[in-house]
Amino acid sequence: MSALIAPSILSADFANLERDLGAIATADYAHVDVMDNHFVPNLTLGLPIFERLVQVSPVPIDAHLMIADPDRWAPGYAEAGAASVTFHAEAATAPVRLARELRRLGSRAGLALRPATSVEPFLDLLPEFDMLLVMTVEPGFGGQSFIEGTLPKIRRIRDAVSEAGLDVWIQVDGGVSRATIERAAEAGANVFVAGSAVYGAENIPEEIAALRALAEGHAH
Ligand SMILES: O=C(CO)[C@@H](O)[C@H](O)COP(=O)(O)O
Repeated sequence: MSALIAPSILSADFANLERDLGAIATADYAHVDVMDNHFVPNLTLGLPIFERLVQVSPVPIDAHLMIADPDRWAPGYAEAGAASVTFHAEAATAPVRLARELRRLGSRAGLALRPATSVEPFLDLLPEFDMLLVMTVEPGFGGQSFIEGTLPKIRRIRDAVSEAGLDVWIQVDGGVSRATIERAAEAGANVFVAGSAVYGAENIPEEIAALRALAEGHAH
């Protein structure tokens, strides 16, 4: 499975989002963090801005909903044209029903886990999802350092996905950089979200290529 790079626009210039989406045209996805100041202590953007981002982005959009009540709000992001919509296991009331609804609307369905959330209760549900997102920092802010203690969870998911013969992607998000991406890839991740590493780089296309090459060296 090849490595996919999804720069997080949380580290972009919010006054120049169209320009900064253009800057990551060589990436596989643009990762858009939706935060509601309830599920996480930060507030970013909602559907009206998201709909415009889908229209102007040169790459498909991967929505990460860090919001309360995703059962109510997530389908709107699929309807807006997100290629992938990921909601949090800790916030959803009926994760399987929601995942099925997202797929019905034409989006990939992702399930996100905070660093302290065990994957065990969700392993039997893997066929319902296209992606599991392992948060490698506490959700809410960019620029934090990668939590090494999440690596066993990535390995556990990779083993379960392989044993079941499924094509479920494993995404990591938080503190992903040239210094950490190989460990995440070696553990089993194949989709890499990077905010500050990409938008803080002097040459963004070069940084995307470097991250991809490092991850590909450990591709599963
Ligand atoms: O979801 C989040 C933060 O909650 C991320 O997508 C951040 O945007 C990642 O930023 P870096 O750790 O890569 O700077």
